[in-house]
Amino acid sequence: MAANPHDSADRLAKHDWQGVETELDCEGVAVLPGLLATAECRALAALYDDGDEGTFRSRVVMARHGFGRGEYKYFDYPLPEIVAQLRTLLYPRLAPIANRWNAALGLELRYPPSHAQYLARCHAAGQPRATPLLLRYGPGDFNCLHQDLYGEHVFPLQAVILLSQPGRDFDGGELVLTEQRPRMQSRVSVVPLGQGDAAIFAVSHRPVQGTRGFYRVNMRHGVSRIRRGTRTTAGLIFHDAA
Ligand SMILES: O=C(O)CCC(=O)C(=O)O
Ligand SMILES: [Fe+2]
Repeated sequence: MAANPHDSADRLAKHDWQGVETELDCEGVAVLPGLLATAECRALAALYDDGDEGTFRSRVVMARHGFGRGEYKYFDYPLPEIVAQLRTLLYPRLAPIANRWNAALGLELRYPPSHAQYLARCHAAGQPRATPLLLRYGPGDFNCLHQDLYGEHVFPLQAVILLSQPGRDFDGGELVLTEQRPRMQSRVSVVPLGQGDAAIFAVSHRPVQGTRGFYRVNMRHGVSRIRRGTRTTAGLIFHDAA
C-alpha cells in the first residue's frame, strides 16, 4: 500500500503532543483523532481478507487460547508501508515519555531515539518477529483483558487504530483499560474512538504521582462484546516478539 512519507509526517505533526503527554501521564491513555483517513482505514482493513501470501506470519483464533472471541493476524516483515511508517514515526514521539516513566519508576533502562535502534536491540536479544497486527471481531466477539508482552524487551506504550466506523459498521466493542493500583481497587476507562482514531496507552505499567513520589500501577486492555457488525483494528506494538 503506497503512503506518502510527507503525508504521514504532517499527520503526526498536527497532533497536540503536549496534550498527549499530559493525558498519558494523568490517565495512561491518549487519543490521536483522525490518525488515518477513511480510505486508508478501508485499505488497511481489506488486507485482513485480501492480503497477499506473505502479508501475515500467523493467524490466531482467540477462543482457542482463552483470549476471548474473534481473531487476529500478525503482519510479517516487510510490513505494509503505512504500518512501517506509523511505527517509525510514532516511536520517537513516545520514547522520551517512556524514558521519563522509567526514570520516575527508578528503572535504569532507557529507550534509544530511533525505532530502528530499538528493533536492533530486540532482534539481537532473540525477539525478531513482527508484532503489528490486524484484529477482526464479529457479533458476540470480545477481547479479554491482557498485556502484550512478547519477551524480556517491552516498549511501555502501544497504539490501537480503529479501522471500522462505530454505529455504522458495528455497535458495542469498546476499547477498555484497567488500572490496578497497589492496595486499592481497580479503575476502568472506556476509550471512545471514531474511525481512523488511534489510542495510545501503557502496555503493562505506568508511574502515578502519589503524595510521596511515584508508584507503579499495572495496566491491562481489552475490548467489550461487539453487539452488531464487524469491528477491525490495527495494533502497533513497538517491541518485536520472541
Ligand atoms: O481491538 C482493540 O481495540 C484492541 C487490540 C489489542 O488488544 C492490541 O492491538 O493489542
Ligand atoms: Fe492487545
